[in-house]
Amino acid sequence: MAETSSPVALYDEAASLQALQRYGILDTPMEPAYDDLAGIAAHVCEAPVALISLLDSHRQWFKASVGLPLRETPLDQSVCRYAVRQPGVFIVPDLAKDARFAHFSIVTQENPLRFYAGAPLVTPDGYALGTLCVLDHRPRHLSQKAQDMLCALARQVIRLLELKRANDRQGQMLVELEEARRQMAVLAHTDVLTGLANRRSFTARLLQEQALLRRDGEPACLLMMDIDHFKRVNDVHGHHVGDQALQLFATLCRDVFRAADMVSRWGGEEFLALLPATRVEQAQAVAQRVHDALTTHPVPGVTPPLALTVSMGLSNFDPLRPLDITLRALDSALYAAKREGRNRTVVV
Ligand SMILES: Nc1nc2c(ncn2[C@@H]2O[C@H](COP(=O)(O)OP(=O)(O)OP(=O)(O)O)[C@@H](O)[C@H]2O)c(=O)[nH]1
Repeated sequence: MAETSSPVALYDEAASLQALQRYGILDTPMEPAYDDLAGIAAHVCEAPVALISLLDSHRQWFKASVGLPLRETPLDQSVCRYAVRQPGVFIVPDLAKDARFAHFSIVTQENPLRFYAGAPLVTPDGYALGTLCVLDHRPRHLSQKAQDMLCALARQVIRLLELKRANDRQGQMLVELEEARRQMAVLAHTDVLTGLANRRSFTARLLQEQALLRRDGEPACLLMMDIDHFKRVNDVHGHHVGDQALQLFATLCRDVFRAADMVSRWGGEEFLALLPATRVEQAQAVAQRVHDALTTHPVPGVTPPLALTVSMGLSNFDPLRPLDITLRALDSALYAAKREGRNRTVVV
């Protein structure tokens, strides 16, 4: 048995296992980069077998295996387990003559392995994860030069593992970044209180819809809705109840409108809905359903029960008319509804 210089390895079963798990390498497929290093180790050490062996909790698992058709063996059959417990290359000139290993199946099998040399795989923070080892069918030794090369190759294995970890981290960061970007896009398009589309995103949608309508000529309607005496709700019951009332209104809209319709929070207590493929008479029926839903769904947690009412302006969506003119007409219809006593819909 002999040693050469190599990084000082710390083998602490639990900590080393934890360090190994951080690389996420166990049970990954064979990869040419690791196979190459094992192949070079076999060549440099003139050995028929070379392994990149990682010490798991109950087994040694081979990331690369040259000349041995195995991916893992039980831990109690592992020579590498001894190799990681000491600094430098661990060499067993004849496994059959070493009481610790003579009974191992690699030694007792047909065409047994007799020689072992393993360089520990030491992480930058000093944990030994396993070994890069070579084995031979005959008892022998390993030159100092070859031992140095084995250590150098072991360091390259660690570099590959570090690279993998950096790539994995980068991949994870990209996933997180994409998720944050998606959430920001949603937030940019959504009214936080009600979860409805905000005015900005809805304006874009209206312009889009206008272009579509110009092409296919389908009827569509716009419905401007404004909760009546909402200032009073705030003043009498507090801002918190006012917010709840807005949320209730949004929830009822989600129930009343069809999935193809789109409702937005246009301003404070003002909501604008687009009803594609809908004629004015059909939209009037939808508006009535909103009025009805409000009478049967008072604002939660308020006594005596507080039922909201809403005034609405309704018009067909003429794609040939500039959007601001359409919106102004809707506004006028809405204020006509207010003037006429609220809780009603006025059609332009
Ligand atoms: N709680 C709450 N109140 C809001 C919000 N946005 C706007 N408001 C309030 O909505 C009220 C709107 O009041 P007005 O524009 O006077 O209209 P109104 O009281 O609904 O009266 P009419 O529209 O004429 O029926 C104001 O008191 C705003 O402060 C909000 O996000 N939360």
